[in-house]
Amino acid sequence: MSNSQEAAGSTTGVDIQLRSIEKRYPGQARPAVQELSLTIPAGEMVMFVGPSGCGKTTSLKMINRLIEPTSGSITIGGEDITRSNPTELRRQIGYVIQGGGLLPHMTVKQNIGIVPGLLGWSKKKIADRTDELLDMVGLDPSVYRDRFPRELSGGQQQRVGVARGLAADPPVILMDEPFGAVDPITRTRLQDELMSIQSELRKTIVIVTHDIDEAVKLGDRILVLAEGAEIAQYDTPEVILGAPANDYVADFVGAGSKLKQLTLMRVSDAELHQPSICRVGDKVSEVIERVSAEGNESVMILDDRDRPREFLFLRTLRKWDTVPAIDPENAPIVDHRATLNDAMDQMLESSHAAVSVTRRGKFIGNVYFDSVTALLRQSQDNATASTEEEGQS
Ligand SMILES: Nc1ncnc2c1ncn2[C@@H]1O[C@H](COP(=O)(O)OP(=O)(O)OP(=O)(O)O)[C@@H](O)[C@H]1O
Repeated sequence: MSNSQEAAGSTTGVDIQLRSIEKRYPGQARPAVQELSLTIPAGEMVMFVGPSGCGKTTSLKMINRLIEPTSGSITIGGEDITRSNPTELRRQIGYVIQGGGLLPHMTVKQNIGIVPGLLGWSKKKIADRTDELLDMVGLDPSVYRDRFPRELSGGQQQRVGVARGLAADPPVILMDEPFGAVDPITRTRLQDELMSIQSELRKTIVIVTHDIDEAVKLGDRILVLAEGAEIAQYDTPEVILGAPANDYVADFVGAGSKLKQLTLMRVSDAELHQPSICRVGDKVSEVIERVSAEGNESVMILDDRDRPREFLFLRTLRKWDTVPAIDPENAPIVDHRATLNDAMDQMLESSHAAVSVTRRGKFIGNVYFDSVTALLRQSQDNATASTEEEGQS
């Protein structure tokens, strides 16, 4: 039995301790992460959830020092990682990101073999390990090992990303929105595979997710964060759902059940925002001047038939001289008759806080994440009010 094949179910992970971790980004008034202290027990899968910008990713990346903490200490398996060499540290920690993050010019086998190669494993050992991992994530090695990432679907790329994270058999694996970029069916499958892999390997796995359902499904524990990575609650899914520590947590986890209401409401019920617009082929310098004068930082690119292409930050647009005809394939776009659930799905899948709304293909405005949540709150308030009325009558 190789060292990567411990007896099924025995813990191969080690615990992670964060003590008074703080991260201040230059130029920010408040720290992104303030005084975060946390123990992640060996062999557990811990989910970081919380609203956008609350510091989930920053907290995660401090564990492998992709981001250096401003102060505080982190130990992994009892060792203070702030004293270790960051490059070596990262070889001992698996890291999986949204979309898989595969290197496009390398085959599947080469991608999976990167860290083992750096660790000096023999070619034979790397090849055996690659095949073992491809099997584990549900890809036939003989079919997929020599393919390039572009020859794989999004879900397959994500699977290879997970295999790569596991490659050198690290005790700790960090995942940042690992299944955020795949369709719901593939996501469910990947979650199921991860659960079955974990039941065998018992690594220490930390996952950042936007999806409370995913957190409840996968997590041994869920860390609910508020702004500044303040711990709102840290407990098992059962306790978080059954006994939320405060209104903040109740609101946050309740959003899952409230999502059902979203399938009853239409995009046309939400507030439509009119952003600044520009056309494919416009001169970028003129667009930036005009849009800045309008007080906006982003601009909607339309084609000559008023169809949306992409909603871009001006700072991104600066890369070009004339407004490019960006392929809208991955842009979040919905018809005005779509449900708010579709709109939310699109936003979450594309990691955009807005979705472009069209009528017969033409752009009619943007709906923002905040408008959708406002609508939800309103419908919940209405529901509460009507329940109270019923109680009084
Ligand atoms: N490199 C950076 N420079 C300055 N500020 C940053 C940087 N990275 C993140 N921030 C800020 O730190 C805060 C926390 O960001 P972080 O990415 O950790 O949040 P998050 O909870 O992962 O958000 P999301 O769910 O949107 O990914 C935010 O206010 C963000 O704007």
